[in-house]
Amino acid sequence: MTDAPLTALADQGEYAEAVQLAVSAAAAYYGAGDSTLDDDAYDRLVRGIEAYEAAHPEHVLPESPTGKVAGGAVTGDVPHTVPMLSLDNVFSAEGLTTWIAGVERRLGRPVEHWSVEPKLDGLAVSARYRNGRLAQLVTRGDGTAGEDVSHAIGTVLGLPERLAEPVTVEIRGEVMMTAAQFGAACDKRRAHDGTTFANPRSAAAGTLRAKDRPYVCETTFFGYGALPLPPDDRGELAVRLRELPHSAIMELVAELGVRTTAATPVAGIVADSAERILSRVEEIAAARAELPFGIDGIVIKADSAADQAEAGFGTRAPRWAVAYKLPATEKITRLLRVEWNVGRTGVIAPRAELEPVELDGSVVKYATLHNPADIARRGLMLGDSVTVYKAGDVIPRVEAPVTHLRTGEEEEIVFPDVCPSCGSEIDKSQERWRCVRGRDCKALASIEYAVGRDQLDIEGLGRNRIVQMMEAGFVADFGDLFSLTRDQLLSLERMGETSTDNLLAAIERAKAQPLSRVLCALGVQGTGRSMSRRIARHFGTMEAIRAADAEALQEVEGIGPEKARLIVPELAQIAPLIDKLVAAGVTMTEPGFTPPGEAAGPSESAGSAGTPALPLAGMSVVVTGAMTGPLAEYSRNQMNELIEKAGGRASSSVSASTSLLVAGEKAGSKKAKADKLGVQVTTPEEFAKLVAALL
Ligand SMILES: NC(=O)c1ccc[n+]([C@@H]2O[C@H](COP(=O)([O-])OP(=O)(O)OC[C@H]3O[C@@H](n4cnc5c(N)ncnc54)[C@H](O)[C@@H]3O)[C@@H](O)[C@H]2O)c1
Ligand SMILES: [Zn+2]
Repeated sequence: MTDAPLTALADQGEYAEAVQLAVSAAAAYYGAGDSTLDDDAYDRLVRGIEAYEAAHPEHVLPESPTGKVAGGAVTGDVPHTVPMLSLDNVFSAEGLTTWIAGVERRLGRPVEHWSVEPKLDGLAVSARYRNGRLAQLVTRGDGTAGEDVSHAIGTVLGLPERLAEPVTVEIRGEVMMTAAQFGAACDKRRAHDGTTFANPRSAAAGTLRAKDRPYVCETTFFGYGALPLPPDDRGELAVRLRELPHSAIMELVAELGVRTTAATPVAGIVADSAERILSRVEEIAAARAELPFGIDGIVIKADSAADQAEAGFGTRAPRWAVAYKLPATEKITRLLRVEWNVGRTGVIAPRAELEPVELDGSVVKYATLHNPADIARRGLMLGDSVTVYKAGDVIPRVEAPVTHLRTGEEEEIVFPDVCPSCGSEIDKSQERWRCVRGRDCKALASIEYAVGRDQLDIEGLGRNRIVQMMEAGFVADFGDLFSLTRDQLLSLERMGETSTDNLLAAIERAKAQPLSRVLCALGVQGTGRSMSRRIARHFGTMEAIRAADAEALQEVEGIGPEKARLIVPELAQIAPLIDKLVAAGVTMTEPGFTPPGEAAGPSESAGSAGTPALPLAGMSVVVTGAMTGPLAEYSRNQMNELIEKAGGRASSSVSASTSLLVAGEKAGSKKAKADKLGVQVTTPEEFAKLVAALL
């Protein structure tokens, strides 16, 4: 990404509005930590403002955030000894090498050493120590003067009240919250007023400035600089601080007892080439997701004091340092729904369905919510704007609701009161809820699915019966159904002779179901009814399906590499179940299938040249409305099976490529659409004639 995305501003009015929005967002961001924008949205807005100003210099408003520390939105009354500036940004390796070349051009010589350290995602603070005692804490403010937040002394981990030596010095660094501190802060705030913080950064910002909170939250400080503090700015330490390279100053800071990132996996290093800088950038980026605190980039600084002094400062940022920005890992989006999934061991895990949002290179639609207690703790509601976190390969997670964006329309999240998979009770004694059936839950749900009408269609086998059989130890999976004995069934409560014989007969009949339904009954991910039919028709036998690798599977229409890679191992995993079915004599072939080799000519697919006589060959058919006549009893799935048996492709929506619409009674919008598109429409009776040979 060379051109960073920006919010396009059409005219002076939009420009003025954008400036106003950016200034108030920045004031909220650096103030109480309750901005309505996520960083990405803010950065796009400011880039839009910059672009507009470049094209219309005559319209530039004095309050514009561009070129100012903190967007010019904050002020302070404690002057800084040396300005506390922002950092310029680069976004790519090319950006970095260009920037390095610029610095070296300015200096007229190569920079020998660079220090490379994480860019901590908190807020900058200056800690003034006098004679070794922490005397004053000051925020960055507008860069020239900040706000006194000394009231926070004693709550900031890593910033000792006494240094190891009685020196007078100013330490600069970042105040932030670790994941654990953030969790604790949210708990406290919820207990106090029922709301939470949107993310660790805003929690740290709000906490640092809060004066009269009835609860105290802990934060963490990481130092990234030290400078002489007047009036003591001529002593031995002051001289050293002016002469030492940055890396040595960082060692000194740590020796004084202040926390630095040295003890973390992303410790600062000294690099002597662009290659080494870039490899460290990669290392830090890779470690990011696992860190217990947030970073939003990597800071690269000329290490030597002489290089820094010669490069100097711009108005907004030093010229000897730059931030290599990493993609945003957090965005604000909406929580649409919560779904409850039951895992292999019976754990019932909530998952958030989100308004899709692009995050760290992928579109996020779902995020983990951990467990019900966690949802309650975070005070999440349906319809909430939420902060969502994702970095690298981690599973995206919902961090917190953005409570100041609530509209009043949000709704409570309803927790399930029975297991959503099998309908059994839920064991709620632990934070992680579990189906009381544990591992058997999945088994119960999968047997229930397998015997369903569109799969093996075993009548008279409801959930309670299956539970009975499982509890008696007769069945563990649906393959066991085929070895049930009459005596076993009769031993079950409420099971008479007639129902026993009926059930045994239904089970016997199920053995004759075609491969497509047997495959579907297996419940392999991504193989629903129509996909199972397609796979069965393509391969013809279970043997061929089991022998297929991911590549062969992709020959089936609708199976891409991703799906193929899911199906292959899952089929392998349930091999014992399939073997059991084979041994029981369950049908493992698809009727009407002609192996490609035996068709007329070396045809690739069984459906086309192999079976030219089928009445719907090559047609895409949609069914709508209620069936009548000979097809009156056909379910939608059976209609689709019929279409495919007749060589057609069953589809659920009408488009220009639809060949035929079978419109039954009360056909509605699909019929209208077919008429509009000029798609051929037929009645169920006419259609029955067309496929009469197959009924
Ligand atoms: N969401 C919003 O409404 C909103 C509003 C304003 C700003 N922002 C965000 O803030 C960012 C710009 O703000 P900024 O100017 O405060 O910060 P910056 O990202 O431009 O970087 C400068 C800051 O980096 C920090 N830093 C962290 N690690 C450091 C290290 N090792 N060495 C030196 N400095 C280090 C310091 O606090 C320093 O002040 C943007 O990315 C923007 O997205 C968001
Ligand atoms: Zn269950």
